[in-house]
Amino acid sequence: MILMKPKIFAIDIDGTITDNKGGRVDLDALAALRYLVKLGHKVIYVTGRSSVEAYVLSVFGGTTRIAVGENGGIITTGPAEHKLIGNKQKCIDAFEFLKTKIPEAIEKPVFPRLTEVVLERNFDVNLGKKLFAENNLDVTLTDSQYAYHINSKGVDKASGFLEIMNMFSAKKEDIIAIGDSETDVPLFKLAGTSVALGNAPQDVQSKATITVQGHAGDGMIEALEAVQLKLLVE
Ligand SMILES: O=C(O)COP(=O)(O)O
Repeated sequence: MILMKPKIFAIDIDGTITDNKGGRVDLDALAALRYLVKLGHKVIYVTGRSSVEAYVLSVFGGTTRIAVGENGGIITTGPAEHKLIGNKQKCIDAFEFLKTKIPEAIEKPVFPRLTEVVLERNFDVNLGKKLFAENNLDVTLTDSQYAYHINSKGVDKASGFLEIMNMFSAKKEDIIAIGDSETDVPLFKLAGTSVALGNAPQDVQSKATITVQGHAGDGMIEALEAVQLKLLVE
């Protein structure tokens, strides 16, 4: 008999189920994710967005009501249940320093953040990374392809998602991660199967176990087609 083995899908939002420009959710991709939940899998958003946006998307979209937001800095499991992992003050201090070196660095208008600082993608991210490293600031700077994020060191999508894995006593082989940017690479490392979409930069694609051609939305559906055999147990 062929059975489905329950998996936990760790799904990035921007550039994976939405296009990075307009931010509209691809309805076919959302329907596919909802169907996975109906089959008994967990589908959890792991995103650079606020965890409230991701949680609300899970409620209205019909996926698992758990969100890892702020690039792993916060876990939301209910309207009034938030676990903070990152240290926002360190990120603010690092941003103040960055502005003295790169005056064009500005905050992106986003929903309120409790653990990080989010910036517009209007300067050389590698220069920013170098400045943080040279000055031993206790933060990281990453590019989600949608925004730059300053997170306190040790906070990334993997540290946030590990909390979820512990919650469900899940193992590496239970996890399927799908994403498109350098912020998803730590998540790829936790997952037995990882899929990078066609719009992911080359170095991100090289870190995934599977790459697909399609971009956001279409790529997400292609990713699910590519992993479907992994859902079966004889
Ligand atoms: O940077 C963001 O806010 C969105 O990021 P995501 O691609 O991780 O969903």
